[in-house]
Amino acid sequence: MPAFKTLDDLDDGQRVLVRLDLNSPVEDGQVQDNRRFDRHAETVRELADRDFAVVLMAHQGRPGRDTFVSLEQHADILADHVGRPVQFVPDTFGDRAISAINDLDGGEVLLLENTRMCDEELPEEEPTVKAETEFVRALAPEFDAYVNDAYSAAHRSHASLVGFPLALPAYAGRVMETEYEANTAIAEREFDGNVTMVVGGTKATDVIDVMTALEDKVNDFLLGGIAGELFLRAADVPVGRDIEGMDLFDEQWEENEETIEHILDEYQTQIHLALDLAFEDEDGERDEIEVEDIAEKDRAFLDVGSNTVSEYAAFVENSEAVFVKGALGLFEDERFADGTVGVLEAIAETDCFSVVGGGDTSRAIEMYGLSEDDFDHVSIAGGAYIRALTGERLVGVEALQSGN
Ligand SMILES: Nc1ncnc2c1ncn2[C@@H]1O[C@H](COP(=O)(O)OP(=O)(O)O)[C@@H](O)[C@H]1O
Ligand SMILES: O=C(OP(=O)(O)O)[C@H](O)COP(=O)(O)O
Repeated sequence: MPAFKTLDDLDDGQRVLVRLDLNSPVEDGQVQDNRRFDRHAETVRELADRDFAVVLMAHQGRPGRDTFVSLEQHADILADHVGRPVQFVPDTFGDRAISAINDLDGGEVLLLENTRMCDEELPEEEPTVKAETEFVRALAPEFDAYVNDAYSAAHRSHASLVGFPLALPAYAGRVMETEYEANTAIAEREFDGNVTMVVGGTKATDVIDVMTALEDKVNDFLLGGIAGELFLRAADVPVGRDIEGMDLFDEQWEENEETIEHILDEYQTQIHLALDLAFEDEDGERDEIEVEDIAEKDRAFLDVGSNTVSEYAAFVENSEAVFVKGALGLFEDERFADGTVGVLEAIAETDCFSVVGGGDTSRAIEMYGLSEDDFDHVSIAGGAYIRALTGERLVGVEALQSGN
């Protein structure tokens, strides 16, 4: 029983400020549709159908990254999923935003600009500090209630997530409610047999942080993606070269070097690293190399190799439960999808309890013709879901609970 209020507790026809998580992959400046849009569309549609004036906040990317773009395209994609127009204003809380909010009638939907374009959104600070920002103080008086639907961002202590619940009556949206219930129930489950966790993706810092907390619950960690290469680097393999436009390795290595070395040392029998890796050859084709043959850090690796996929599939077949967090390679490029898809296929074919998490990773299921029905839970949350598995409380959820 979640100790937060939901949309069932809210009287129809009010003015609501709603936080979604529409953080999406961006390819060549184009925002890519993904499961977050159609999941959040349910909450937005319900509120509009109930005659609320619905103002949406969301973030996209991180400042300095290629994915840090305006939410203008998000408004159009969301409108297709909601089946209603979604207006957009390129302002977070200034005069243009306030004026657009005032013009909004019941049943209409407006998306504000990327919350991370507001300086006060990002630094992680206490909710009481965030509640005092100009951002919160300017927007809150325009509304009767605040709804947080962004479970997948609930591990971040940012103004739009933890400040508003102190300034307005706060409610959980439908995605927040279902993800919270599913992930909390999963975290409480116990398994008799082997529990395996597939760890990949780009946000190595998020996963490395929780690996130590999960070492009692997880028998085998199968590594790939950027996290996998950082572990290989710690094992003295010269890997971890960035492809253009991405700065994934050096900063995360500096941040996590000690923890990675500690994990490798302490839990070495539980940690499984790639045996081979894939790269793009001179002709633009996929090629593979055994990890033991890598002599220099002279190329970017974009997937785990076929021997690794076979080894990881064997672990999956012997597991009672498999948890996936992050892709094993750059699966959006078909040439480098073998690792991610191979492991997902092995999970789908095996009768184990399975959870796949992450906005990006869950997208691979759809892209490569797999069925969500073959997994017990597909979460649109990545970092939040693995933290929930450790039993850690999520600051965005706590803010909703304490606001009531
Ligand atoms: N070796 C790699 N090089 C570049 N990108 C990678 C690599 N391996 C995985 N990725 C990328 O990781 C992304 C998923 O990362 P992340 O955001 O951590 O996971 P999620 O969104 O599933 O939580 C995918 O979009 C994939 O392209
Ligand atoms: O996409 C998100 O996290 P995820 O990739 O762990 O699922 C959330 O929107 C949080 O984004 P952030 O990790 O840039 O704070």
